[in-house]
Amino acid sequence: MGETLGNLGSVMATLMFIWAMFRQYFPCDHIEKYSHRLMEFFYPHIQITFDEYGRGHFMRHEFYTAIETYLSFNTADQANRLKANTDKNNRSLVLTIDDGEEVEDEFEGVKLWWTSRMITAETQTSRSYEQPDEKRYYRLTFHKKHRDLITKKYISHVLREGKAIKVRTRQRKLYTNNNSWSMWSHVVFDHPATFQTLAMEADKKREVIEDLVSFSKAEDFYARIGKAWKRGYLLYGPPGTGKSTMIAAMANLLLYDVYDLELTAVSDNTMLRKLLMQIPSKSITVIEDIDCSLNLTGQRKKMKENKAAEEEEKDPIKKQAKVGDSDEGETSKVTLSGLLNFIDGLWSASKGERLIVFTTNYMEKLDPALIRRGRMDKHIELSYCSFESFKVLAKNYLELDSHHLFDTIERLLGESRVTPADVAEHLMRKNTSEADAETSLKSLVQALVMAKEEAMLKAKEEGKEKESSAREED
Ligand SMILES: Nc1ncnc2c1ncn2[C@@H]1O[C@H](COP(=O)(O)OP(=O)(O)OP(=O)(O)O)[C@@H](O)[C@H]1O
Ligand SMILES: [Mg+2]
Repeated sequence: MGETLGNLGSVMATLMFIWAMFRQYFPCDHIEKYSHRLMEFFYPHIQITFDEYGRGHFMRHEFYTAIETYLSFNTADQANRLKANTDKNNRSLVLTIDDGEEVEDEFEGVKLWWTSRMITAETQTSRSYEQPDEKRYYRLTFHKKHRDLITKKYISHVLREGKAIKVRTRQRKLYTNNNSWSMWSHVVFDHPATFQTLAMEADKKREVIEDLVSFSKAEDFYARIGKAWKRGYLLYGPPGTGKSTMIAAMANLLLYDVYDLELTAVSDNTMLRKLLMQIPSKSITVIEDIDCSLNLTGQRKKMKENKAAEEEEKDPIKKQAKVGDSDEGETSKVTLSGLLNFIDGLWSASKGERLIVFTTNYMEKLDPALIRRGRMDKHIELSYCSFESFKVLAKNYLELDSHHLFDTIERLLGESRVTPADVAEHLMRKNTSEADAETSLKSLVQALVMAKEEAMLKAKEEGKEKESSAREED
């Protein structure tokens, strides 16, 4: 249809040319007026052309790619001739409409037509191995009475949709800065964690999901209140409670890339700024173990190795507003204020949505400047395994909704403190060895009984210690 109209257009153009010649010799205002009306009567359509490249540009127009994606997704099944291509990562086939094909689209009850065209420009060169100069474009044809609807609403709808489809179908990446020259390097992000498989109380989980989804849709809201479109989360809890797993689930929910910022590999604030400036929108910037990374001494490793040292080193950030002061941290001069200033300041000026997630095992050690409201919008505690969380894990690992051992496990979980990672380890047995669900659950029950006894012993010892120190004080 659009093609026929296009041909009719060229016929009319020829007629106009003849008319121009005619008018040169017989000028007459009346005739001109009526001829225009006649033309509009026969061809009441408007055409818009979207070129692949701008004049002298080497980059494809962003709108061309968006239209291409939109058409392949929504209208490719109408075309008889399609072009097959692989996506950027050579992972899947992408079908687009072939040159010369026409497809029809509908928007708010209005019909319009898209044609894909390719013209070969005459090149001056005589060398046969040179590729001919090809120019591609999409042409949109619609009735002129819908001009406002199409130019003001439909085209932006197509561009928006095209970009959204691209984001949905792209291969996501995990970026890290673990190299000496402090630049991002990436691998494919393919973490299977989802909120569905995350063991957590259902209400808490729902709250986090709703928060994330409403943030991702709140562009207009943030623009209206004059705030940068970013949100900070602080995940805290003991090791093995699912902080890193939750970050992966967040990235999978919102389809964002993950930028895992290793502060210990950043030499100074200038480098930090450079790295942060490279982070695009639709990304989660992650700083794990913020309590340890900000004093840049690898303190956490030490803590794990030596429990006694843990008690002595309980004030990592407060003592060191400026990290470079410490002996061990001399190689690195990233400061807490440098990080916070950047997050609040310059970074906020860049366009698009961004999440920043900090994790810590020791909430009480964090500098109040870091966790004040407005900076970290949401604090999420991931804690020891509750019975509700256990049921999620049992479903994931054993495909069980109920079992006669569940009551015992519920009671024991209430009396001991084990992490979801510990529970998962026992439930994994079913898949890693010949053990069946019953054996896995029994081994978990045993572990819970032991954890309970250990906890009781510890409590007793602590009680004794307190008593003796009280006596000493007396
Ligand atoms: N809440 C959870 N839901 C599902 N699986 C979990 C959960 N918590 C832990 N796991 C399991 O335990 C493993 C370790 O969890 P994860 O790395 O997320 O813990 P973490 O809180 O980040 O620990 P750390 O503080 O040491 O970094 C994961 O691979 C996952 O299989
Ligand atoms: Mg972790």
